[in-house]
Amino acid sequence: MLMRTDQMTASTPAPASDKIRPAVQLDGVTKRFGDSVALHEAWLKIQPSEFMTLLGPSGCGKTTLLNLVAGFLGADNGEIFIEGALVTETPAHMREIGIVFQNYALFPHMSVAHNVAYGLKTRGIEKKEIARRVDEALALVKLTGFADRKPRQLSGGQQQRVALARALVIKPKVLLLDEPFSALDKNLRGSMQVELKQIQRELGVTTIFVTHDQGEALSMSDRIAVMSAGRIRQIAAPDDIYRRPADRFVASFVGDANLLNGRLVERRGDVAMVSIGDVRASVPAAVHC
Ligand SMILES: Nc1ncnc2c1ncn2[C@@H]1O[C@H](COP(=O)(O)OP(=O)(O)OP(=O)(O)O)[C@@H](O)[C@H]1O
Repeated sequence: MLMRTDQMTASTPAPASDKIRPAVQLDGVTKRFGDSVALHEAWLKIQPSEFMTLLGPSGCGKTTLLNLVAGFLGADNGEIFIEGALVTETPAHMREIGIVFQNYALFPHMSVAHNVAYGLKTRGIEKKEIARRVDEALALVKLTGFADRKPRQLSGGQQQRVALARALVIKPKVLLLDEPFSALDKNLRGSMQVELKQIQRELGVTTIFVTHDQGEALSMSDRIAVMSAGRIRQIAAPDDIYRRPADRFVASFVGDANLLNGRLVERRGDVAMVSIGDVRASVPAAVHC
């Protein structure tokens, strides 16, 4: 039995119905490295415009899942769909995905404008259109006026904005972010979280965000997939993850849990939790199923 002492009955509406075609869908996806299973039969549906966070401790398989969606890794079992199309065998460059990495991964010898333009050039888009879209993307991340600088002439936060502009400029079907703010100091991290969330809402771009920071996950996400040891343990809205953890792992990883071991006793409609071996010690309890 798992409970939080602050449990309440408030409930978050269920996610969009199955009738809407998911922006991203994983059907039983498994990835092994040698004998070890990095991702075990992941089932996940992400709705259009949804901000989905993969949350879990180091090594739980978050980046592996992200790389499978991106096409940088191939699945051993299962299928991956993007906007309803099967992409399990589709190479990364044909999946129309924007990616932001933890270390920005900008081209150091190129200007900000050229970094942002890169994905458009490789798609053969004409020069005038490229210039227009680069300006638009830089304005979106508040970097108008920085077009001619090199990455080394920018702060960490500014470099991460360039990486975001570069990912968004191609109008991706899905935006993937792998711990994008972990190299930034705490204050900057907070403001970048707010800004990313604003941009994501404004564009309505479906987003998969990887973090091991539960505060970041709870504040930014529409839904969170909590992972541990290669398995998705719970997929739910932040409030539900926090108040109704599906198992002991989720309860201990998210929020400040008080885990109580005991028996539930029901008498005339009242439920109490009774500690094992000492029936005199009990606390009132609420059961959420
Ligand atoms: N290329 C690889 N070869 C062998 N094992 C790998 C490889 N990539 C990942 N793994 C293993 O798969 C498991 C999941 O790794 P993954 O990088 O997905 O975790 P993560 O949750 O993203 O961790 P972190 O938060 O530290 O980035 C780990 O045990 C890791 O050691």
